[in-house]
Amino acid sequence: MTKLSVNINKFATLRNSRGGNNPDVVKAAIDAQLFGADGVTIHPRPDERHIRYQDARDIKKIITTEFNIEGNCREQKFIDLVLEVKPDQVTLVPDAEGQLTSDHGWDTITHAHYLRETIQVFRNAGIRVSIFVDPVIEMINGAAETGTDRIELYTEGYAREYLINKEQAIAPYRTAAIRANELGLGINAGHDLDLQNLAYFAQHIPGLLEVSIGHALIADALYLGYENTIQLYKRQLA
Ligand SMILES: CC(=O)[C@@H](O)[C@H](O)COP(=O)(O)O
Ligand SMILES: NCC(=O)COP(=O)(O)O
Repeated sequence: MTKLSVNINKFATLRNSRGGNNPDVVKAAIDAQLFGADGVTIHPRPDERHIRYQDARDIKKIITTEFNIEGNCREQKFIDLVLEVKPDQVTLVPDAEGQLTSDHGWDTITHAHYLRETIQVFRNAGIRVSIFVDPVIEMINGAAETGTDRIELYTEGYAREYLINKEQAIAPYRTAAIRANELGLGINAGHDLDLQNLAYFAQHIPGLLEVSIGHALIADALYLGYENTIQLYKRQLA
């Protein structure tokens, strides 16, 4: 079954808006696990506007499920943090500086050499590597050349198109997933997945190992409660 990794960035956004430690991001990670999540994702950004680097260290101490740290590996601070914390998985995202949120995958052809070298650094440390990619065949083929363990399909386009035409929305993702399976790449996915579009995505993507979901899940939790919401998302993957 596809694993649900809860992205807790938005707990940190709320905490940082007032200083102090409410809500407690470490407790958010503990509770996500308690409520049935298969893992916890964080995406520290260089300005630490939500997750702080220290949060990664603190979460590592309590994590009993899978810990996934996403971020921009062009930042040496990010590389150092991941090598220090040693999560189960690092997801490399080609964020530009000051970006509001992630909005594109790697060009795995242009950056093939850089990716190969960087991925090896993490793999040598025993950390599984996933790279964020658009559902484009050339990029999937390129990903296989980098030595990455997995790809994370960037699903913002799917989420947008799903509202108009779900068959059309899923088509490039399914084609990309079939190719990734042929190449022996593991498949994760994330960005803008929600209660409306998740089940259809999971049903049509062969070999989908993990989804990481934050924004919509935390927004739903405000109305439905954190435990109930995690259970509802899990059910979409059953
Ligand atoms: C890579 C990805 O799609 C997510 O990590 C997403 O970018 C969440 O980051 P923010 O919470 O900073 O928007
Ligand atoms: N990798 C995607 C992620 O962690 C969460 O993205 P979103 O659900 O906050 O859009």
